[in-house]
Parts: sequence; structure tokens; C-alpha cells
Amino acid sequence: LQASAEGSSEELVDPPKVEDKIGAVPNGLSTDSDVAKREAESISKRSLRNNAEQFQFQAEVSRLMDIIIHSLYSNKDIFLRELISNASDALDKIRFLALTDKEILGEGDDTNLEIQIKLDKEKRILSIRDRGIGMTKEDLIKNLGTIAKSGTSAFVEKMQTSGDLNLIGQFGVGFYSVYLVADNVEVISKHNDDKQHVWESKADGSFVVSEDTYNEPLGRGTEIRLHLREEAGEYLEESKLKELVKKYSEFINFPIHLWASKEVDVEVPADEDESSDEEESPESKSSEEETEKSQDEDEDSEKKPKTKKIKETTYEWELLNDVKAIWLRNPKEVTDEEYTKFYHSIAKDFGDEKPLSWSHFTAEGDVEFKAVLFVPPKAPHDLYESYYNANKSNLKLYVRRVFISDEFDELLPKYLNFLKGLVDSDTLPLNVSREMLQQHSSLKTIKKKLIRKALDMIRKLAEEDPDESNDKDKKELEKSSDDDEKRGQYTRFWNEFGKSIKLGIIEDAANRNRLAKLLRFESTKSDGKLTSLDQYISRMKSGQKDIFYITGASKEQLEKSPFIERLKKKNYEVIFFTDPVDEYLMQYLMDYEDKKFQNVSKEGLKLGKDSKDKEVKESYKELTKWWKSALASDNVDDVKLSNRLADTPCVVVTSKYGWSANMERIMQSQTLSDANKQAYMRGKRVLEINPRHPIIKELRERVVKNAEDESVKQTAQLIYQTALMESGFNLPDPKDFASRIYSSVKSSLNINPDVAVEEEEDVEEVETETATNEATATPEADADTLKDEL
Ligand SMILES: Nc1ncnc2c1ncn2[C@@H]1O[C@H](COP(=O)(O)OP(=O)(O)OP(=O)(O)O)[C@@H](O)[C@H]1O
Repeated sequence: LQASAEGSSEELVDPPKVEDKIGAVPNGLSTDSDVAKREAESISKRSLRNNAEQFQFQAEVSRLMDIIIHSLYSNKDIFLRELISNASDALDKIRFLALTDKEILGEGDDTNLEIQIKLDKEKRILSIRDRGIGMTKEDLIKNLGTIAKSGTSAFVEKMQTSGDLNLIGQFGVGFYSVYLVADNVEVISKHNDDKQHVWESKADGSFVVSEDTYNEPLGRGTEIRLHLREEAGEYLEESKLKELVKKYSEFINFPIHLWASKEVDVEVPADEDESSDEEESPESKSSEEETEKSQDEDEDSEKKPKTKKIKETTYEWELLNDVKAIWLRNPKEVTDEEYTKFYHSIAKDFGDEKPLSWSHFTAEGDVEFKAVLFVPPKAPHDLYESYYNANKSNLKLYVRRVFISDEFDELLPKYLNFLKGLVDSDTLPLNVSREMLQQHSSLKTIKKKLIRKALDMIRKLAEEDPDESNDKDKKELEKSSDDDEKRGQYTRFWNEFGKSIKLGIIEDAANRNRLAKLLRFESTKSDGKLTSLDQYISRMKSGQKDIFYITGASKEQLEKSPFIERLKKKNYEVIFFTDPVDEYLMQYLMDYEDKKFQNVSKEGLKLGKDSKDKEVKESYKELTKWWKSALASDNVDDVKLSNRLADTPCVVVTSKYGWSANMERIMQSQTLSDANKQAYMRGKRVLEINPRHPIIKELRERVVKNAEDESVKQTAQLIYQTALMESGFNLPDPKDFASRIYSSVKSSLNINPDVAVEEEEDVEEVETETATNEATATPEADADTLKDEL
């Protein structure tokens, strides 16, 4: 979209040049050279306009900017940390490239990897400049407006519900926070591969990009100029900027300088009258010594011109941060507050909450590295989005203090992607490409150690939580003072990241047992709280060999399940697994501490032998045989006596290695699931009957009396279909089930089964006017409804 920008050149600003000493320029009268300069400037402005191209912001970005501009969010400070963080990222990028090609850094000032902040109070401009990688024209267009990141719409959505703008950095759209304080923003950038360009937008839906022939050449890097809004005057105060850098950007690993003013005493020539006054001042004659001195001075003053001291404002770069990396310090000397602030900065998570836990350690031996790992207080919004495809490592890799990448998949397994932190290795080579580094053998060792440390840290979260310990430990823990803060911390962890631990059990065979220790769930005995496998084992009945569990859609549903009736009666504990991932989890978690897991809705449940078993079995032989053949066309492999039922007549159980009813339900609900696989994986079904139930006993009598009785067959089919449903399966033919129910209702109401439904009288249809006015359902209308719903 080419813009014709003639005629509006007045709108263009005349920004200060970074190297000018703002405020130190005297306001003198115009000279010829000033006129010539202004003439030249207006020519540059025109040429800037002529080659300007206008672009529309991508729609989501536009919405985002709109929200930011009209936000009533009071903490507008956040824009500065976002800009500094971007500057730091850009510096990291160029430093990394310079590892393999020194030339890239250029020479002179360009080699100073730093961030500079400057103010122009008069023009109300705040500039943040870095000597980072810079942006080409294409980068400016793409990164600042036309390509919306996945986080953009997620953030817009989030803002509409719980408007906490503080989270902006986590969504990868931090740059736009500049519009909290500025109504016009210029981004001047120079990348080694392109000429200097300037991007400008007043957040009116579009931005302009042009080659920059007007501003002072940056050499390399980016300068962001914010034309501050009327109400954002506080950001023109040096003290405010110093406070913000201290608060939010303390852990930036590059020097941040502020062009700060300073009052200094300077000697200036004094006029004669004043100097004679000074000579007459009483102090100068107060002692002999001083008189002598003053005589000396008098002698000097004959040679030197007279001077006096006056206050003058000068400017110099003042360093605002201490660039000593926190991970290089001794953990004992780092305070909790410092770790929390470091977490906020590394995770771009500037909420009020502390990380749930952290681990700061040094690994020694063949591979040496330092690391700091954090468990965030909350899971990010997209933790499990495209879990298997996206590259979402949250660990930053440094080699000897130089940032290398935060996209190294090789540092942590996917299931630990929720951890934040960094690794700084002394063993890895510095001057090789990222690809080569990725294949370096040391990474395997680093990964192994990181996993161990991470799992230890999570285990400690549980150990230190008083709610987690059993009664004996509780007494000891009650003495500790920071009890309250730690109470419930593991439940908080579990609610945020429990799924990751489950995915770990599925994916990481080597650490399966360690991860299983971290597993939490509810059970028939957990009293609404979470419990662990160790606690389950400690409560096991004597002689109990297996760990019992059941899977389903909700705890409420499972509590009433017929599968656990008898187990509950006999005081066995049954674990409830209600997350879809649990079905997958239990395909991998076969045993724990030598105890096997038994799904109580699958065949193979053993609860000890009953002395009358054989006898009872014999008495049901005829019924089970008859029923098995009657159900042959229903995919039922067998009919057996059940040992798990108390009050229910019968249930349908599945074979050990096939899918459970719950898994069938999950698979059927997946849009892209493969029908062939469904048929193949569907577990074999066995109808289990309760030999003590009156319905079953009666059925046995009836079958013995007359195995061909049609009504007995009908009833048996209805019982089977009901059991199927109660056991959690979808009915293959609901219509058939419904007709059977209605015939049964007819019989209980004493209605003759052959009575037909009354015929409707034939009345000629008359078209009425109202009928034609009625809204008709069209595919378009349906699509609209769907859109509304979405
Ligand atoms: N000072 C800069 N130097 C070079 N590129 C920059 C600079 N500032 C922004 N960018 C580019 O613009 C993009 C958008 O910045 P923005 O702050 O919106 O998102 P981000 O930096 O990717 O994420 P976050 O806000 O979480 O840091 C960046 O990814 C980067 O490519």
C-alpha cells in the first residue's frame, strides 16, 4: 500500500539526535548555518515522505492496540521493561552471531553491546536505543504489525475477560505496550543486511515504513522513540526511569545507561568587581597562615585570570544496572526476593506471585554447568497446545555467559516444558553453530542431570507441604515456622502441572518410578483430597496384591459405578482416574513398588476365593451358556459370574489389553480417530452377572424352564443393554433399546402389546400467512448461529 504523503510533512516530528547533548544546546539566535540546516532537514523530510510505504496492521494487532490505547490499566510502567527486554534479546542475537564471525560487530561504538535511554523533556520524547541485531525493512513490516503471532489473539481474548496487561510479555506482543504511554512511536533500525529504516505509527490502524535518510546513522541496532502522551509526563523524570530499571530490569545482562543530568561546579571567568569583593572578604584574613596563603594566591592571580565557581547542568551516561549474573553467585548469598525478581524477569511473568519453587545448582564432573530452574506459580495459557509439535522449551542456554538460545529442545524433555530457567555451560564449545551445538554429546548429560534436579525439586515441594505428610510426620512438621506458606503448595502444583507429570510417566521410561511417586489422585478413601500411591499402599488391606483403579468422566459418576460396589463393601480402596490422559497413562504404568495395577472395569479382578464359588458356578452353567449364545451377535465373548457386584444385576467388562469403556468414549469423541483402529482396539466384552441378584436368579429359573421363551429372550436383551449403558458404553442401537423399554412399560401397565398407535385424522393442510413469515432455517442461518456460539 503505497502512501502519497505529500502535504502532511508537518506531522513529521523533528526528533533529537541521540548523540546530541539534549538540553545542553544553548538557545541562541538563528545563524545562517541554522537556516541552511533547516532547509536541508525539510528536504530530508520530503524524501522520507516520498519513499514512505503505508501498511495496515493485521486485524488482531489492530484490536490489540485498540485495547491498549483505551485501557484503564493503571500500571503503565510495564512498557519500559518490555522495550528493554526486546533490546536485550536483540543484543543477545548479535552477540551470538559474533561468536562465529567477529566482523559482524563492526567497529568503534558499534561493538559496545549496551542499551541507552535518553530523554527530551522539551519535545516529550523518550528514546531507548540498543546496539543489537537491528531490523531490516522486511523485519519492521513483519515483526511490528503485519504478522500476528499466535499469542496476539490469545492475549486479546484474555484482555476481554481478565484485563491484566501485565501478562503482555508472556504472549509475545510486549512491543505494543508502548501505546500505553505514547500516542506516536518511531522505530529507527539498522540491520547489517539493509539500509537504515524508520517505522512510525500513531496507532490509527496503519503504520508507515521508509528508508531513513534523515536521522543520524545508528551504525547498527534499534532506537525506539516514544512521543509521550500528555498524561505520561512522569516518564520524562530521570528518577522514575531509574526506579523502573531497578525494579524490572535488574537482571538484564547488558549495561543499561541513562543519559543523566548532573549539577557540577564549574570555574568560569569572574569579572573584576566581584574578584576585588572576594579579596576583601573577612574570611581571607582570619589567620596569619591564611593571609600568607592569600598572598601566595595574590601572587598567582597576577599570572592567572580571575575565576568563580557556578553550578552547571551536564549530562553523562549513568550505568543503572549491575550486570553480574545471578546464577554465578553463591546460592547462599542470593535472597528469596532476588530469586523471585529473577524469575519474573526470565519468565516475563510479572504477576504478584512467587515461583512455587526453584533450584540453583552447579554440576561438576565431565560436564560442568550452572543452572537455575523455577516452577512457575501458574501454567501458561498454551502449555498443552500442540504439545507434540511445537518447540516450546523455556530454558535459556548460555555458554560461558553468552546467551545461545531459548529454543533448545535437547535440554529438557517435553513434559518438563513448564519449567523456566537457564543453564550456563562451561563445557560446551562457544564458536560453533547452533546446529552443531544441538548435537553435542554433553547435552545428553546436561539433560539427564537437569531432569534429576527438576524431579528432586518437585518431590521437595511435596515433602515440605504439611498437607501432604501423614500423621506421624505432621507432628514433626507442625513445629516449623514457614508451615503456612508451604501448606497446600503441592496441590497447587498438581492442579497446574499434574498433566505434565502424567505425560512424563508415559514418555520417560527411565524416570517412570520417580514420576509415579509424584502422581496424585482422588480415591474412594481420599475424602475429597488428593492422595499418592505411597499413601495408597500404606492403606492397603493385608493380602491385597493389586492397586485398584477405575477410569471415567467424573468422580461423581465413578463413585456410583457398579464396578466398585463390592470393593467398597469389602473396604478396598479404588483410585478414580477422570482425566482423558489417565487412560493413556495406565497403559504405561503397569506396576508400582511391585504392586500391579488393576482396572476394576476390566477382566482379571481377584478378590480372594469364596468357598462356594464352584457350587454357584455350576448352578448358573445353563444360564451363562444360554446367554452367551444369545449375545453372540453383540460382540460378547463370554458370560461369567461376577466377583465385583453387590447390588447391580450385571455389568459388561472388557479384556485386559483392549480399550476400556471410558477409552472407547474418548476415542469416539475424537474427530480424526480412525474407525478401523477403533474396531481393532475395542476390548473383548464379557457380561458378568451377579449370582446373588434376584433378577439374575429369576432369569436362571425361566431359562431352565423354557430356553426358547421369546419374552425371556427379550428381557435378557434388555438387561444386557442396560448393563452396557451402566458400564459406560455407548449403545450401538438406542432405537432398539427404547422399543424394548416401551414394550416392558406396556406390560407393566397391562397394555396389550399388539395394540397399535391411533391413526391421525387426515385434515387438508391450509397455508396461512403466519406460516410464510416464519423464519426458515438455512445453512447460512445455521452457520451464523454457529459463529455466534463460537
Ligand atoms: N529492539 C529490537 N531490536 C530488534 N528487533 C526487535 C526489537 N524490538 C522488537 N523487535 C522485533 O519485534 C518483534 C515483536 O516484539 P514484541 O515485543 O511484540 O514480541 P517479542 O519480543 O517476540 O515477545 P516479548 O514481548 O515477549 O519479548 C520481536 O520478536 C523482534 O523480532
